[in-house]
Amino acid sequence: MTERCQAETDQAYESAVKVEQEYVSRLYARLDALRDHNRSALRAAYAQDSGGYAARMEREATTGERLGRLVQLSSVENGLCFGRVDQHAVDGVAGETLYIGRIGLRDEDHEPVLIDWRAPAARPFYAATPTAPGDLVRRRHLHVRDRTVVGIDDEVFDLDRLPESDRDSLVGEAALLATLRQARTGRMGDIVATIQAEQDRVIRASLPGALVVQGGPGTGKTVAALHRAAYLLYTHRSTLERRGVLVVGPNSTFLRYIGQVLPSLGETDVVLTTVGELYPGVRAEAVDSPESAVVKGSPRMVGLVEGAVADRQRVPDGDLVVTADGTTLRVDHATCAHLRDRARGLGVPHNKARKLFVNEMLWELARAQNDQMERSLREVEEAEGLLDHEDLPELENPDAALRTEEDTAHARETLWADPAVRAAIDDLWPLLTPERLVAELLSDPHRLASATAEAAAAPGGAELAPEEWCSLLRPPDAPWTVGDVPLLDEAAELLGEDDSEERARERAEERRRREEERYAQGVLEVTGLVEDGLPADDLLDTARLAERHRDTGPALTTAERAAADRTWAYGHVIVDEAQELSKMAWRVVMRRVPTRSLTVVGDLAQTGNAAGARSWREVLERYVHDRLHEERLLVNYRTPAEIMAVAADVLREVAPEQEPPESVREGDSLPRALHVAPGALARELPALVEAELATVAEGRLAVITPAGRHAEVAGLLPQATAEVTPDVLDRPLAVLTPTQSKGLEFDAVVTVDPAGILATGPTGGHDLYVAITRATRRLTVVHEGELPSMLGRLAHE
Ligand SMILES: Nc1ncnc2c1ncn2[C@@H]1O[C@H](COP(=O)(O)OP(=O)(O)OP(=O)(O)O)[C@@H](O)[C@H]1O
Repeated sequence: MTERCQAETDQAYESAVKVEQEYVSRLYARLDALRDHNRSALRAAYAQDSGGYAARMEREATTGERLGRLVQLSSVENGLCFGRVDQHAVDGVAGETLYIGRIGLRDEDHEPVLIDWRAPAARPFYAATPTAPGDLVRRRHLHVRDRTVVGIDDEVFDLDRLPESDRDSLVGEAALLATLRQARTGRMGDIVATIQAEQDRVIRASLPGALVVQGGPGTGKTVAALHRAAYLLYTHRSTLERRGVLVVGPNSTFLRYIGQVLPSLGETDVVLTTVGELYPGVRAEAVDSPESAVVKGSPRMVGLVEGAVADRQRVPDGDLVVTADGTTLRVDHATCAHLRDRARGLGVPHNKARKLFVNEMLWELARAQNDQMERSLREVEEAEGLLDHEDLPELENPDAALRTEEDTAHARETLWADPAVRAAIDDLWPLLTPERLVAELLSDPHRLASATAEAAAAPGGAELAPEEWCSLLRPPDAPWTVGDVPLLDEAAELLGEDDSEERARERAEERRRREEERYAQGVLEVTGLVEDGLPADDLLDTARLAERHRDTGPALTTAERAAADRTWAYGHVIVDEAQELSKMAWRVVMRRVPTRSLTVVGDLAQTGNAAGARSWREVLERYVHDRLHEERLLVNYRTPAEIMAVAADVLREVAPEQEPPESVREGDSLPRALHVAPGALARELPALVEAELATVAEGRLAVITPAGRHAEVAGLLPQATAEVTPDVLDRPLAVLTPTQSKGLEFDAVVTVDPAGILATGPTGGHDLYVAITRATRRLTVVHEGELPSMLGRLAHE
């Protein structure tokens, strides 16, 4: 290009940027005006006197709505508008130009000036391709920083139809590549500006049924699933707002990693959780050994938990003998068996059936007590020669001898207050919490053996092999594992609510109050309602705001109510890293979504859980039947081609039936293998990590090591912490196991001891595949022994 041409192009580009700047400035002015309007309306509403109940309810509803809008308007500040589409002229009538943004805006005359990215009108922005441009002449990406347009990118689908004046301002660099080259921050960002056509299909798929998204590492499964949540809430707001959307991720670090995406899209009405937290009140993070995971993940556990419950509904070996208030009472063995069978025959959960059992047993004991009393009386009377023959028939019929109903009730009450009676009944049919049942089952070999026997004796029951039930045994104080959660949930179904329901409600209420205050504080900050010097008794203090929005803040209410309620039915559930869920875990998820409206995203080639999925159909078909639709994502947006080539070799070995995704870009450094002499890791690794940290500068580095060497490797690096908590994402360096690194990404990755990762168990190959596909720029594999042959493509140093 000649200098003159270049100058003309630069000038055309500058003037295009100027035009866009004017438009974007108008949009921000409109945003500011709307914020001011909502803020003033909110203040006015808060300042109003409460009035009567109806007025108060109405005001609550209005302020809830206004506040929701204000939160939304405040969360879209960055990248408010990121795109524009120009339609071609039809029959001489000029095509429309639409601006696409995070939310929809209208001007003072109610004319649309910005189209919400989720609206049908925005679809061509994502769906148009050079071969299928629809009615678009051009798609333009706007790069806006702090309200200033810093660049534009054009894709022209039909140069001939583009107005002459616009042709010179075309710019080549794709917005997507610019985004992908940015250094990682430890938090996933949204991709509204650069959603690709194959991802758009996933995001806008219809609500009913189960959508499975299978895709290799870095294909955008997570990010697309999150945008789908936002899309579904926008499109089906009335259905989903009340029931909520649940996103299930693999661990709390991952949830922290993705936690900003939905708020940045203006959506806060989504519950994010892990499988380990799906059972309210338990936060399971520990993982089972592969052997134990396989057993706990097997559907045979349903029978085992049933067996464990049945085992707690006992009949004494002989008669039941209890000493109450100095009197020995006896209920014969056959009666005990009869009472147990009657309670079981009710077909209601254990804790509910217990009520009948306790009542009937107390009645039997009261009768025994009465017999005893009558006998004593008779003995005394006989001894004193006072017995009148006319009394005999009554004594032969002890039922008749139980005087009035009131007497019986009183006798039962007194017996129930006697600790010995209570202990005897509890021993036969205890009140059980799921936590107690499962903890005692897994830590007591006798209970486990007899639950196993009960399970095997049940119709269709299968016996656990000795080595299987041995793998389940653990110390009584062991922490809950992720694999325990489905057992707890199963137990909760079989046990039913116990009498501590009330206490649980109180706890939930307290938690809810605290959450509301936290939320209110966030609202005050994000909306700018908090101003310097706001008097302490101002109407807008946190506690009052929380109080006022207790019933009207749908985001908070849904999240809080849903999280505290095991039986909550969500409107839609998204499961990420879904290949990790065992068949037992799927039972828990499915209970949360009776409508089976699901999005399941994962990669069967990355399954690290020995009890995880091998086939989507095998796992899901029994729940959703033919309402299962599968999409595939084939382009890797994370890993450069050079690293993906190494990963593809690994994939060929460990999951040859899976296709490796194709990388969208090339990297600027070759992935390499570094041999370290045995015993020299302590000396060499810190220096390598220092050098990598310097290379990634502001970016992030992960050292990924076999689980068995995590503590050792973390101990070698002064910048690392031994314990992995979600705030590891805030530091430049994280030392992780392959399981902990799942779903995350880093500018550079150092994988230590690949042979050790391969040897960790049946899914070691999948773990290695995960470990080497986390990098966006640089990969170094450190090996002390032979480099596994599947990594032969690495450059050697
Ligand atoms: N359309 C896009 N525009 C910009 N960035 C994208 C796009 N699609 C994906 N990415 C980026 O690619 C990276 C990988 O995405 P994501 O984590 O969702 O992939 P994944 O398929 O879930 O990977 P894995 O299976 O390894 O967990 C992220 O940084 C994401 O932001």
